[in-house]
Amino acid sequence: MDSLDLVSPYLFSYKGRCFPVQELMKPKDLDALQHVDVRASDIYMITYPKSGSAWMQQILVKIVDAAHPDMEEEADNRARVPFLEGNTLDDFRRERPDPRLYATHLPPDMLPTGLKAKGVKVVYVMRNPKDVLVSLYHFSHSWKMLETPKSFEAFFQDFMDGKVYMGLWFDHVRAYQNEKDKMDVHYVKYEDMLKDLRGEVVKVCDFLGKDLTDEAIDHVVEMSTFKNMKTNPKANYKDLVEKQRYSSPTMRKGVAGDWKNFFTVAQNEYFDRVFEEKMSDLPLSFTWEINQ
Ligand SMILES: Nc1ncnc2c1ncn2[C@@H]1O[C@H](COP(=O)(O)OS(=O)(=O)O)[C@@H](OP(=O)(O)O)[C@H]1O
Repeated sequence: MDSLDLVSPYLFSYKGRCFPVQELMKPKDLDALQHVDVRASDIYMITYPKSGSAWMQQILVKIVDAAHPDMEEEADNRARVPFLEGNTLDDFRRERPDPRLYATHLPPDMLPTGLKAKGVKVVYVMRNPKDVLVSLYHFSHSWKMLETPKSFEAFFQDFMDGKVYMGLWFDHVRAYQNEKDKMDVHYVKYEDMLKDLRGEVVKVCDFLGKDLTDEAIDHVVEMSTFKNMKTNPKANYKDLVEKQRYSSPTMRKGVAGDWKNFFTVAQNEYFDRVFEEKMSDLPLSFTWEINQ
């Protein structure tokens, strides 16, 4: 194995971001990803972890199925929208019909260079970072590749210091905001999908140039609700629980505002201060809570 710059026994640092020591790619493979074959028809779904990746994977699969009924596949969403930093170097060698869908948590400077050169369409999903933190806290108990947090307090500080999977949330979101004019990117907010899933699906269809009937859009929406995804084995990653790679389902709560059950008043004030310092110059706002 390459010698890794360890941040902890579970994470190594590469180009300023943190990656799990086990299972995913090592620096040499991450570098190789920059040179994979990219097609103009590819569609990329990009997120910071726990921001709605599985949700958008499902939406994209269902949009593509509706727009290209001849190519509807039986595989699950992990195979239909593979994560670049998983084991996709092999995936680029296999035959796949266009449009190929890919997912990634990688920052812009680590993406395949062909994305920009070929004008590939990118859907970037963002979620309010307090709920991202809480979701990642739970995922860190679940995914065997991550260190089980010693306490919420310790995890909170690691998140604020970027000592978590994929590094600082603030850097990731900023980096993609800075790509606005350099990539063909459509931004989606998790909370907007909670408020009006159909409206956001329609915007994604428009961005991708997929002209779906109202009925087809209704079907995409129906198949992408939390309730339906939770019981859909192609969408819910439940096989990873069965294979004991996750100890609990990744479809956990699916709400906005769960952070209120975990943050202390002092943590919330500290978070707000850091958010203001790091993000206030960006034209970005988040919904912190939605009453269900
Ligand atoms: N359909 C739907 N509706 C609402 N919320 C949903 C949906 N699908 C997934 N989720 C929630 O998304 C969180 C997981 O994020 P990711 O899929 O990005 O995780 S990962 O980074 O790919 O591991 C995780 O959030 P938490 O429940 O807060 O942990 C999931 O429950």
